[in-house]
Amino acid sequence: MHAELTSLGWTDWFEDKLDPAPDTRLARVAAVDRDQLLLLDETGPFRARLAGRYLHRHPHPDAQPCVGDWVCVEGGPDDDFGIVHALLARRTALRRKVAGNSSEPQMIAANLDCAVIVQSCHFDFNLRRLERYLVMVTDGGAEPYILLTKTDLVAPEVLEAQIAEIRDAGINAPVLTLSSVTREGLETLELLLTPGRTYCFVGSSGVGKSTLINLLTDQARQETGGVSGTGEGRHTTVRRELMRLAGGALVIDNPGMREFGVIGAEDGLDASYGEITALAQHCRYRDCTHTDEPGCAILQAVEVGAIGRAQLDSYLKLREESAFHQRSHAERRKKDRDFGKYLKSAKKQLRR
Ligand SMILES: Nc1nc2c(ncn2[C@@H]2O[C@H](COP(=O)(O)OP(=O)(O)OP(=O)(O)O)[C@@H](O)[C@H]2O)c(=O)[nH]1
Ligand SMILES: [Zn+2]
Repeated sequence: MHAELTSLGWTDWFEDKLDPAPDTRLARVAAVDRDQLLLLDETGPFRARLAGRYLHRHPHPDAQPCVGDWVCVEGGPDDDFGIVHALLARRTALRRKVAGNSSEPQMIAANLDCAVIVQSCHFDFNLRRLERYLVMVTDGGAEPYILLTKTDLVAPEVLEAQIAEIRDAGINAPVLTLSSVTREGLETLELLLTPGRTYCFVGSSGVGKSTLINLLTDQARQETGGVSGTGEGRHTTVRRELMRLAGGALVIDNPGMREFGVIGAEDGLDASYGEITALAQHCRYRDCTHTDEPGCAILQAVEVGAIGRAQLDSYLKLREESAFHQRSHAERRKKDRDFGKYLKSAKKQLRR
């Protein structure tokens, strides 16, 4: 048994899959940036690359290491770069389906024990979206927890009603509540985070994931701040995404996770903002964006106080987000290119 790795999440499950036991070192992937990997073992973080041979033999995207994976690596901390030549079996995975794209789901994280599905009890709460997350998480083999955030913004009855709604829907995953402002619920959450187990936080943009992760990892980031960077400045920085909290639990925080739930959120949008979408039918223009158009029924409702400004803002934010992510990659890239061209020509004009 690789006991020295248990604090990084190694368990009997992985040990049993080692057949035959490799004669190389084992390490866990803390971040991936194209062909560069940031690995962690009992000695700390170090950089590595995928063996050319590996890429050749395993062209499938699912076979590429992702954060949370265990890998066999040659060389290591003392060498400039370790060389990864094998990927160990995954116990669990978090995958995202790419909207409007029939290709395989994309890996977000591997070997997480538990995914905490985060929804804000203020405007964001939506049972259907929650159910979709639960399916994604349990499909990948991880244990789901539900976390309702921003409890400081709603009355206790509202929160109770939401929890009742979750229970009435037959969902029996544990439900936690939290306010990052008053810190109510933080201790309960921290007690739940077991040393050596790996956690991810997933949920729509704006529900408070970053705020929470900052609260949890402040110390972890400070401890490792120096090492996660470039070391000697010759290589590009790879931001570390797998962190060990002071209490010993491991947290994966990667950008993919932030976008994880957004895809397909459009239908959930109507359910949670029914009042707004119903009013939209009375706007003067069919394609009204509800931002500054004359004859906008929603802006009028805000003006008279029938709809809160904050509610409209969060609706617009969520809508923009889902529209953005539903656009195909190609479209997005073209937009970036066009913007690049625009910048170039704008700069030229400035120089004249
Ligand atoms: N009142 C209140 N506001 C909060 C709480 N947690 C976060 N916020 C605020 O909500 C906003 C969004 O929080 P973030 O932590 O950035 O949300 P996120 O889920 O990480 O969003 P993305 O980074 O876009 O994925 C910020 O303005 C936070 O200050 C909370 O418990 N109570
Ligand atoms: Zn409008």
